[in-house]
Amino acid sequence: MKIYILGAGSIGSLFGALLARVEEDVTLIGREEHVNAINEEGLKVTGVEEFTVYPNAITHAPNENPDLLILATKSYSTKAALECVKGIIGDKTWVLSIQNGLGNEDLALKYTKNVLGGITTNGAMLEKWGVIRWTGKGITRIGVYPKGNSRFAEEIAMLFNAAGIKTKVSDNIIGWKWLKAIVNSAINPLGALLEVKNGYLLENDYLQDILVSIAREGCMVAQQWGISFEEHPIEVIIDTLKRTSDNYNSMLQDLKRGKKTEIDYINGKIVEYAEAIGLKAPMNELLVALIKAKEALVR
Ligand SMILES: NC(=O)C1=CN([C@@H]2O[C@H](COP(=O)(O)OP(=O)(O)OC[C@H]3O[C@@H](n4cnc5c(N)ncnc54)[C@H](OP(=O)(O)O)[C@@H]3O)[C@@H](O)[C@H]2O)C=CC1
Ligand SMILES: CC(C)(CO)C(=O)C(=O)O
Repeated sequence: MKIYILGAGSIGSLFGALLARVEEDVTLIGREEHVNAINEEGLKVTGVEEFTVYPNAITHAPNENPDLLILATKSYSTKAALECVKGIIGDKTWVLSIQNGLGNEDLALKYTKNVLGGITTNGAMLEKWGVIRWTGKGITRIGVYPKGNSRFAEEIAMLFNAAGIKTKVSDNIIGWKWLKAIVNSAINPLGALLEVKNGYLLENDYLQDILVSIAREGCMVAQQWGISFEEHPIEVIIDTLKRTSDNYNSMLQDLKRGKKTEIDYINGKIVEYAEAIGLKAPMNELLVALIKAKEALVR
């Protein structure tokens, strides 16, 4: 199977490295420094498992249609990245997003009807060019977006599992995307504004109440859009905070590096979906404004 990973940064390179152990035709599309390092010394994985692989690595997609194109850029880069590769999305190409936030799959649907949604709770960090730290093993869920079944999704799940990416197929992937977005909408901005580790959000009663109110607002919007969940968002938030108590969330890490955050695709999308049906999501709106203000301060 010909697999391209578009946006080979932290999580894309981890998936690429794991897939390259079981598939020959894996190509990472990433930035020049990372690509050069991979071509010179291979792609090294440290942390949960340690190994080195030698996948193809390039800065622009080759002119051939892949069977699977995995989107792994930050959500704010998806539109531009898809424009760069639109010429190689063939009739038989499937596009899979493993990104956080809402809206990535909807962008992909503008280029093909073959879209898989995905979420992953694996953790990865670019240690240096060519070296990825696998910070935590997790579960990946994929499925035809927004809902449904296909043999290809089953095939991809089998391949991912063989590669060591624990994966389950869902016929309600839009529900999982919303669930993850709601979890991130509560944890990420609060942790980022207070500059605390995830665990602290559970230790303080004020913060626990705020987390619940933010999540409830997201759930109310999701419900109006007919989204259903297989797990309870508030229970998932508590479980996530316990499991990742020692982590600084990704939004805080982005701010610390002076980078843009994915706030528009997490809380911002919840606000957009609310407004589209004449509702308000004031807590999410406030968090978007506060994070934008913080982005302006640190950039
Ligand atoms: N890291 C993690 O543990 C997890 C991340 N996620 C989600 O996965 C997504 C990716 O996150 P993460 O891997 O951390 O992000 P990174 O910033 O580490 O990786 C994205 C990479 O894509 C590159 N890129 C952007 N546009 C293009 C393009 N057109 N062509 C080639 N390369 C491009 C970026 O370069 P540049 O920075 O120069 O734009 C960057 O190197 C996000 O939505 C995140 O929320 C989900 C679960 C876990
Ligand atoms: C689960 C959580 C909150 C872990 O930190 C995360 O997804 C993130 O940081 O973006």
